Amino acid sequence: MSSDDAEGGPEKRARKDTLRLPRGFAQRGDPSAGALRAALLRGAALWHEGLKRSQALQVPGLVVDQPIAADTVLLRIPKELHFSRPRCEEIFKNLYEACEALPSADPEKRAEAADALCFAKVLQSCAAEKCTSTAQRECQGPSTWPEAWGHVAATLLSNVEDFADHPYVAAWEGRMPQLCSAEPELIAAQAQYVRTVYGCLQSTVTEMPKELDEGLFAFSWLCLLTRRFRGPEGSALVPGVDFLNHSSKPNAASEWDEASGSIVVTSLVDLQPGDEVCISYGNLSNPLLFRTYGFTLPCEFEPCCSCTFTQEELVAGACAEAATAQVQDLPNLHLNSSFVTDELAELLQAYPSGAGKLLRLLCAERLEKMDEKSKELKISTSTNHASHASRVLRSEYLCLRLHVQILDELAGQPSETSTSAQDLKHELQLLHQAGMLAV
Ligand SMILES: C[S@@+](CC[C@H](N)C(=O)[O-])C[C@H]1O[C@@H](n2cnc3c(N)ncnc32)[C@H](O)[C@@H]1O
Repeated sequence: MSSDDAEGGPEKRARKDTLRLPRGFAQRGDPSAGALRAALLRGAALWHEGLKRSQALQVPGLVVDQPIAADTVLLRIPKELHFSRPRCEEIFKNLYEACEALPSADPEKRAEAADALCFAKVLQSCAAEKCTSTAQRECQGPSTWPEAWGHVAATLLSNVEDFADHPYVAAWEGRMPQLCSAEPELIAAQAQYVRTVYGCLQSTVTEMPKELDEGLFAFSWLCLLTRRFRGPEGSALVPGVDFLNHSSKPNAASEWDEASGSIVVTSLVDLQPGDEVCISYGNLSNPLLFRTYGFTLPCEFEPCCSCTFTQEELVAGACAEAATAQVQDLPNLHLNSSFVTDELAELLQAYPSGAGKLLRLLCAERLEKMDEKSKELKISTSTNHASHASRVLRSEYLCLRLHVQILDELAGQPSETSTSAQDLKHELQLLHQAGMLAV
């Protein structure tokens, strides 16, 4: 399934109606997490009694309401309660089998579509006030699974999660900003892909419930994108753990306990009443956080910077250097201020004689365009950026500047690389010395 498969090209797509997510259609308010907690406890989970769901935060999440010491287990959720692929393949076997007919050669893409369809069915049952019945009928395992997921679905549908800031929603509603960045294009392509999958499911999968509308499917997709955790069985939604927000200075950590087959969240420091419990979703830059989760961090908390070039930009740059053949099969080029990314390593391998020059050219051209627009976009190295777009641009700007500075230094031109980029500089130096990065 490519984004053109079901839509017949970009022109036809532009005319198509915009997509809107369901808005508060469960109309239940935020159902108390107490019911979810009780269901999870019956399923042999552990949920610390001092841990409560709170709407009173800037972003809804979990807070503590009694002192909890460091190293205390806050949540332990056994794998039987996860919304994981192995579990869904048991419960919704017919849907996974039906999705095998989807027009993608990649089995992961077919299964990903089935995952989203299954979660959409759970949401749909809940929206139809039959929170648990459909899943319960089909569920072979303990009845706590459908009960727990019925509560999670009710919580999500009650406008707890409206994805108001999510860039896919902006793309679906036709309000993508024009930025001097590849992000709007990359995000629009991903958002369009979700619509394509829905179109393919409708035309290919006879088991597709007719009343499952595109907005609900898109909502399901966003829930999976923004709420799942990586575990040994692949990505899974984990009830309770998916209520935890991200911090680059987390006070709790989630990890997989192989012995018990559970995801366990443990406090890293002593927690006081009123503290929000946060985990880390990873060392992610603002462009990556925004693309996936729809939020950014204040710049002073961003752990690294990043910038992505599309494949087309890469080929256009290579064209100027008469090196199209070397780069045309490469993926989008993602750069990170802390290390040499896999994509950059691939470029260096594919085009050892000129990748350094090509990289400098790409970075310098983008920087020039950004500089031209810098007043309008308020890009600078200042940390005072409130909007997601300006934080994303700032991150890209810093990342590009670092790469140019390091390449200039390697080429013998004096430059002052920021001390925070010493690891990247060291890695590029080693590649240069090994003859893998001509500058
Ligand atoms: C796994 S959920 C976390 C719980 C969610 N806030 C809830 O109430 O159910 C991930 C979503 O929470 C929000 N989020 C998480 N960490 C955040 C942060 N540091 N700042 C702003 N929003 C955040 C984003 O909307 C993200 O897509």
